Amino acid sequence: MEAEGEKQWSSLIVPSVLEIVKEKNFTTIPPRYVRLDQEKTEILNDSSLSSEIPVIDMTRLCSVSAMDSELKKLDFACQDWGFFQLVNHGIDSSFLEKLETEVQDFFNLPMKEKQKLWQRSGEFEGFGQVNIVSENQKLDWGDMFILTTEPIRSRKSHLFSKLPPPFRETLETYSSEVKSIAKILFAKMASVLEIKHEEMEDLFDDVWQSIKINYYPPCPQPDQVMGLTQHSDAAGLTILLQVNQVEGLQIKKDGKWVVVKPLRDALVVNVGEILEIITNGRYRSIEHRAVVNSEKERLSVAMFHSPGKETIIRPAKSLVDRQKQCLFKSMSTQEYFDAFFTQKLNGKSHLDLMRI
Ligand SMILES: COc1ccc(-c2cc(=O)c3c(O)c(OC)c(OC)c(O)c3o2)cc1
Ligand SMILES: O=C(O)CCC(=O)C(=O)O
Ligand SMILES: [Fe+2]
Repeated sequence: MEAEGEKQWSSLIVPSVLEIVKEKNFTTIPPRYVRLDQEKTEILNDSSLSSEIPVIDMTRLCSVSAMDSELKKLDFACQDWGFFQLVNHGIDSSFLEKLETEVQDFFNLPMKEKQKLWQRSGEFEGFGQVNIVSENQKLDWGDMFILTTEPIRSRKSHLFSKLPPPFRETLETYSSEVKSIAKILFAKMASVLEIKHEEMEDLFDDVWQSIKINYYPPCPQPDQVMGLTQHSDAAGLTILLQVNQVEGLQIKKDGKWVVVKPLRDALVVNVGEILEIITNGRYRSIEHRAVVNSEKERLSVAMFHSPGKETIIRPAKSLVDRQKQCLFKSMSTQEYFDAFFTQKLNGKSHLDLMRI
């Protein structure tokens, strides 16, 4: 059931990139997707850094003997990189294969079927893009499907009920497994940061979890487009699956774009802006983007975890006392997202608005 009276965000309705690519005589990229602006001038891929992106082993993180060293790695990853790859997380490999097939099938449904799940005017969940606030804004080379999965009362019933039943079931299982992983990670972070339950973990009790499935079709001139504009996630924690193991995710590390090479079955975890606020800047949300290639389509599934909409987010008092300064204002999750979803994304500019 949909919650009554919940504020809706919306995004302008845009065409499907997959449909553009499927057109018989498609050779020229429509001008609205062509980027010859700032993004092109600062590309500096550094593949040697890719192998340095931290890898955290969830089994070690939860084991008595290895926990301390893995906790230190986790703390370093969140402070220094804001990103890590999570292995041995407990989600079955065969289940992830099933998810991959079903996600592919979902985006390959006939347009007539997908239309039923398209964003409606004034809404924001369903197929489409987000943060499109003006008719002349450049568009990303990709289609998305957005859905709130938790709390259950916030699910959009008109979308959930129209999902192909096996896919709906797979999504429900996946979202519940990823939610458990997120909760464990929040607890581990709180423990290594030595902050109280009520300062972090408890904020995520009524977790708001959303899914964004990204589908990037191949592009004949990949250098002219951007799969996903550079941004940092508003959420507490994002857990991302590079579904079909195709490279494309890049993170900005010390001014350079570093490729996050897909590791089979690994989940990519990143600190979002809300976690940066709660940790008073100790953990950093990092800018990232997705590029596309000329041969292969690319798919990713991002699951965002944030406190409930009414929850007040603020820097943890224990950290503020230790650091002797409070870096961010307090606000509700709802207020934070109101600012995030109503502007064109531009790096981390919305987090900067929250600085004291
Ligand atoms: C460049 O295009 C975009 C990149 C990322 C997002 C985005 C970031 C989020 O943090 C986020 C989110 O936390 C969220 O959960 C509430 C959500 O679901 C409704 C998002 O769609 C979302 O998107 C947007 C655009
Ligand atoms: O497709 C990717 O790898 C990145 C997706 C992402 O950053 C997002 O959906 O927020
Ligand atoms: Fe992201």
